[in-house]
Amino acid sequence: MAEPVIEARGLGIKFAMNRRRKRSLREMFIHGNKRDPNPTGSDFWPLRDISFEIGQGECVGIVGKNGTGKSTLLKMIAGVLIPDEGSVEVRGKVAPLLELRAGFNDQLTGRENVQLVGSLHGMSPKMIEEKFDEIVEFANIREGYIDMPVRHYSSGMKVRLGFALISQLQHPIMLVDEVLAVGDKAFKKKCYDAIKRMLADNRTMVLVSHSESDLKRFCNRGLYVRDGALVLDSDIQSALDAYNADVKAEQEAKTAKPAEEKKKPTGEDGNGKAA
Ligand SMILES: Nc1ncnc2c1ncn2[C@@H]1O[C@H](COP(=O)(O)OP(=O)(O)OP(=O)(O)O)[C@@H](O)[C@H]1O
Repeated sequence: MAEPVIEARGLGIKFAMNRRRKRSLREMFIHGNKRDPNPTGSDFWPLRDISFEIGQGECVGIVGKNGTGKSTLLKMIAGVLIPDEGSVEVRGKVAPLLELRAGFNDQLTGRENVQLVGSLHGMSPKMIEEKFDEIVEFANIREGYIDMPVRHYSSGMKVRLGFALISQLQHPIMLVDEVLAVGDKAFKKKCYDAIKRMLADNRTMVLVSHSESDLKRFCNRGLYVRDGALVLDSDIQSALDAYNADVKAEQEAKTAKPAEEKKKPTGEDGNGKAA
């Protein structure tokens, strides 16, 4: 079997509670390599003991409730966050379609940001120049705005410009976090076409989305993350079914609880004794 392009082994990360958030790689570069600015206080592990392999050409969806660590997992694959346990090996360059707005500098113009972020991702000045008009058109940036600082852009404009730029990268691995949720119908259609084109090139994609239709549209495999653990690695439909079954059971348990409480006789503590 060909070597996997993404290989996670016993991956885990901890965050500090009630204190400064963990430093990103960029912040570590600025402030020194101390990961933890305040070592007192409790830690929590949003993810622990996560292992999987992803082969070339696979499109894998990550499924789970809000706050279960899906974005954190993607960031560890992207190398933006460093795991505290285990390891993740990524064989090939990564096009990260995550937190696109964060990649741009608000003081720089759209044009300058495209040049800067494009070159940081390995695009040559010639390639940026060749693709520039296509990127601006794809992002649907209104006349004149491309030479304004991006602080004047709406959040949608920034995300669209980020997607237009990153989707031009020829990198073999794409990490996509919820970016398909932004934009109107026409923009979504352009994104779908761009992703389809990239996948047709036998590239590998990991997609985080709350949209079942987006997950089913692209993914052939699903990783279901629950309470910080990888509970199912299967075809996408089975992963979604397991997730939906858990959500339903949780909702039923919630609605059953108040009904039981109502049954308790008033003025008593539930053990039959007066309060
Ligand atoms: N840099 C950080 N420092 C501290 N805690 C963090 C940091 N990033 C994420 N968390 C916490 O880790 C947990 C997982 O967050 P994450 O954003 O990965 O979840 P998610 O599954 O992507 O959620 P959603 O579906 O809402 O986007 C959350 O409890 C979040 O508050």
